[in-house]
Amino acid sequence: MAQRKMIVFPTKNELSQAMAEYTANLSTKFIKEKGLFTVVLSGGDLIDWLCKLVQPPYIDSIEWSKWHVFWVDERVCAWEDPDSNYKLAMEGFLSKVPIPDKNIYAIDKHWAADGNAEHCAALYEECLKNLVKEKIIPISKKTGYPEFDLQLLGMGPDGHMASLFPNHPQINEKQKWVTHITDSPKLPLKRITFTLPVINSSLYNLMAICDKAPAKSVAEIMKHNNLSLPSAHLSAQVENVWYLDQAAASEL
Ligand SMILES: O=C(O)[C@H](O)[C@@H](O)[C@H](O)[C@H](O)COP(=O)(O)O
Repeated sequence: MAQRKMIVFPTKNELSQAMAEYTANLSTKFIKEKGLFTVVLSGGDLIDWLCKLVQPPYIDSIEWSKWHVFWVDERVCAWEDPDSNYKLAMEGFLSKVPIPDKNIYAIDKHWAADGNAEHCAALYEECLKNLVKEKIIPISKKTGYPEFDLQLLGMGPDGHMASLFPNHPQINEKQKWVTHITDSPKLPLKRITFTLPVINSSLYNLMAICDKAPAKSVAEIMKHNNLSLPSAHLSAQVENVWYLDQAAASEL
């Protein structure tokens, strides 16, 4: 398991620039090595910070057709709903780059609109299992769980990552790859989420955190490794890197 690495950037703009460079370098590396790149997105402000990827030089240099895009968590609602992480990523990022539609793995449209969180989680897990069969996603030899190349994660002020919240049982799930929650402390209530073993099987995990609101939780994790905060459990097979802006690092 990779040690947590932390880099503090003077501004959000510099963080955003570094995140684009990190992502672009890994894209080049994995496409060269195996002909494709699997990227897992979260929701929240992260999508805004990905703006540099859709600008030169990355917009032209990245082999977008080789990308496969997933969500570490998703809100159980219609794709058109303002709460949808799919809609957020589509509008802010994915619609601006030529990733084939078939390589974008969103929550099931019908069941999400219907509000059935449990079924959506089961279907998303089934989708991942099919991609394992198709050799798009390997199973990690070390962990036995699906191994993504890069996950881009965010943390809430309460220390949650994906839809793994403090004092909720989803963080302990070890059988399933994708689980669900119907009483999320952050609205909307219904969500699906990768489980911790899947999150930690990723080769590279980049946690990006900006602003003052999560600063106390950042300090709890960095200074005290407070494991009651789900984000403190984040690891990775190769690199677990945390990008903070000055405000997020202000309690360190
Ligand atoms: O669906 C979600 O809410 C997100 O995927 C979530 O896990 C997010 O990454 C964090 O809550 C940080 O969100 P903010 O950037 O909005 O604080």
